[in-house]
Amino acid sequence: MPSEIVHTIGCTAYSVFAILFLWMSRVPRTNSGPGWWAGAMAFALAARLAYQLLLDQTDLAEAVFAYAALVAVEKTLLAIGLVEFLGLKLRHRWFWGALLLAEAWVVIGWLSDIQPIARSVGLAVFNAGFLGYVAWTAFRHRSEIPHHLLLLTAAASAMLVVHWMSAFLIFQAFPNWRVTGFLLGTVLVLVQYLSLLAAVLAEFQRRLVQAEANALDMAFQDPLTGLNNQRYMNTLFEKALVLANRPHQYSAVIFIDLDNFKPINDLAGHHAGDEVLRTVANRLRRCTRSTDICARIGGDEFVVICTQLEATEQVGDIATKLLGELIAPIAVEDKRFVLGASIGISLYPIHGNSLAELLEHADKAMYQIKRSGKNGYRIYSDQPSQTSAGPADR
Ligand SMILES: Nc1nc2c(ncn2[C@@H]2O[C@H](COP(=O)(O)OP(=O)(O)OP(=O)(O)O)[C@@H](O)[C@H]2O)c(=O)[nH]1
Repeated sequence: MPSEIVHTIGCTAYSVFAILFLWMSRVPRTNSGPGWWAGAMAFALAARLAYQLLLDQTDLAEAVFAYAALVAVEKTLLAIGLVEFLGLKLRHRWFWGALLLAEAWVVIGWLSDIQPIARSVGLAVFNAGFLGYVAWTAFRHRSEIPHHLLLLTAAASAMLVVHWMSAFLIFQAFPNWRVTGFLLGTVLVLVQYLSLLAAVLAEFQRRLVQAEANALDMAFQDPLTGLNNQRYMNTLFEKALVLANRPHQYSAVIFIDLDNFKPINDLAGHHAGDEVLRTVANRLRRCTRSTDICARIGGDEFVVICTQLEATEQVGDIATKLLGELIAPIAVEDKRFVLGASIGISLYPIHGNSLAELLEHADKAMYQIKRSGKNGYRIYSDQPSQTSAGPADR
């Protein structure tokens, strides 16, 4: 393949990559890795162009000098970009120091009449060193980015190390290999940057999914207790309620309102009240199944939904267990608080088919307990004589 075609392909690809990296570096709250790589691509492009232009106008030595000086900067920016992208704690001054040495070597090689092979070896060692660092770092952090993208970066970088360390020897023996060498180098550089481009996109995607999950959590979670909230129940649970049960099974909607919670706030402060609410939430979680739903729907109001009950009588045992948990003293700092709970229960599908209906009935049953002296449970019934009640009525 003629060298013009190789260079045209290289220059076009590097321009596109530089623009893409630049665009990525402008995405809000992205890290500065892509910005460095945009710079690296710009220098790789400049190196190509300078080489091509000088080769046409002057001699090979000048073209090689310009190419070497610019490519050394590209490798430095590539390595710094990786450090920034992975958030590694490594000072940039080491990279700039190494670049300074390489540039000094290139200039000395240009001004003095040292052997071209010695010039090439110096530059190859520098470039191979930086590429080796990139390969090793990408390999070490390969699990941080999905789809093995950093493994691809590591592989391409390692092959570029071999390429740089062997190219000058091959050029000595076979001068015509220069175009093939350039083509090979270009392909490897493109694979290297393509994998980094894909890594940046994968990172964007990961952050997007994470942000979406956080937003969902925030929308459906009570921030104080970490339980689900009313919106969660309204949005998601109605369908789940129907799906959860097999024929002849029941679900129970258990509405819990704490008794005498307000005095805790009044006497010990809001933060003590908050701590009590958190403890109540933990106890509810502890004594329900992982498939049950626990939600805080108001100040001191909670709802527990138990699915797949085999018999309606089971719900009495559950309510008794919940009451036992809730009346146990709660210690906050050096104080102990004893609460009660008024619990109203409705059963799906006996007392309703929609969550709204079931909640309304459970709420009614809860108020009956409140009115009859608090601290107990009642299963809803539209016929007062058939209500079943727990401890408060004893
Ligand atoms: N600490 C704290 N208090 C809250 C929060 N949300 C609501 N409250 C308070 O909780 C109290 C609930 O009121 P009530 O249900 O009447 O209190 P109660 O003493 O349990 O009354 P009964 O149910 O009749 O026993 C109110 O004083 C609210 O200000 C919260 O997030 N943290």
